[in-house]
Amino acid sequence: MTAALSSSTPLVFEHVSHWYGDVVAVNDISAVVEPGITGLLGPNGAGKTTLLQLAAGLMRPSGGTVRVFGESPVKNPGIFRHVALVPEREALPGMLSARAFVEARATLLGLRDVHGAAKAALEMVEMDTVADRAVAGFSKGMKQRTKLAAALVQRPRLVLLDEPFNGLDPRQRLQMMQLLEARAAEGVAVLLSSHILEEIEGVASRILVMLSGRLAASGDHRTLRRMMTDRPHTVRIRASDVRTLAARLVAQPAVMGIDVEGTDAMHVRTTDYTAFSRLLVRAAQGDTSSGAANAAPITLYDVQPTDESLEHVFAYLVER
Ligand SMILES: Nc1ncnc2c1ncn2[C@@H]1O[C@H](COP(=O)(O)OP(=O)(O)OP(=O)(O)O)[C@@H](O)[C@H]1O
Repeated sequence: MTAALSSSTPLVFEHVSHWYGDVVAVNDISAVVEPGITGLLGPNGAGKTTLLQLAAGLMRPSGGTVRVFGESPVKNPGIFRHVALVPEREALPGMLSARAFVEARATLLGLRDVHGAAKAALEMVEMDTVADRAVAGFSKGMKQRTKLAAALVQRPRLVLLDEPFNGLDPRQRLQMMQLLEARAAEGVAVLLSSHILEEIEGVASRILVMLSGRLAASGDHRTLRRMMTDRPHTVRIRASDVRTLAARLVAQPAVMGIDVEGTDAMHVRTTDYTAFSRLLVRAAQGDTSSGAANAAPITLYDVQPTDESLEHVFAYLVER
């Protein structure tokens, strides 16, 4: 029988710090992880692995508190059974089959129906048809899914994954994303780390950005972007008369630079995207206060920011 949990919130960090000797790996992090998929984004050495290990209860934080369903996860079997960590580097014993590996974990966890639980977990990760083959012959994606099956065998409500997409090809990546989305749709909280931004952008509804042990930013992709409206943006514009449009825009304070590309496109760098958007419309309409020498209207075909990926948001945060 499962004892009632103290809280329905999967994971809360309150002023959590952790250091190894002189190295501060995690520095005063406060964050809440809700059901669904949360991305933990940061470059190598940012402290992601340490934070995941703290969430899994593998060690006690040097400062602050970690709460998993309202309780400390350290040496807490009542919580331990609800949390699974899939480490980045975990050697799978090559001679074992995927089924034997997942069953071994089910046995270690003391599950009553070891075979049934392993079968269900292998089905969840779509490894049931190859489950009796030796792990040694598996692709990286199959190994990752076997590790995930071992983590899911206890039906955890919080799954922590350290760089689960590392080394996967695009097809395997997509498959892994779909598996995690399916678990999230069942109400499981998934916290996954990555240093590759597109992976997180595609799958996580919320992102925690870690830099040098600190939480640099959090929110969804759009919120993160909005927080940084003052950073330089590049916008590609296609219009009926780009040369005239460029002439109308070039002297404006919000415009840092213009590169005309062929006859119908140009790239504009701006420090203030909101002001620029208003200015662009006025300039296209021929409003002379926007610097237009002639007032002929120009048709805008397409206005696309070229640097809206998380890669740029992240680069901005790192360089700040
Ligand atoms: N066991 C340890 N002993 C000493 N220092 C450590 C230990 N584990 C991590 N560190 C240091 O703590 C900092 C954070 O490391 P951590 O592994 O948590 O970061 P990460 O974001 O997961 O990076 P990576 O993706 O490279 O593992 C780094 O400076 C690292 O060198």
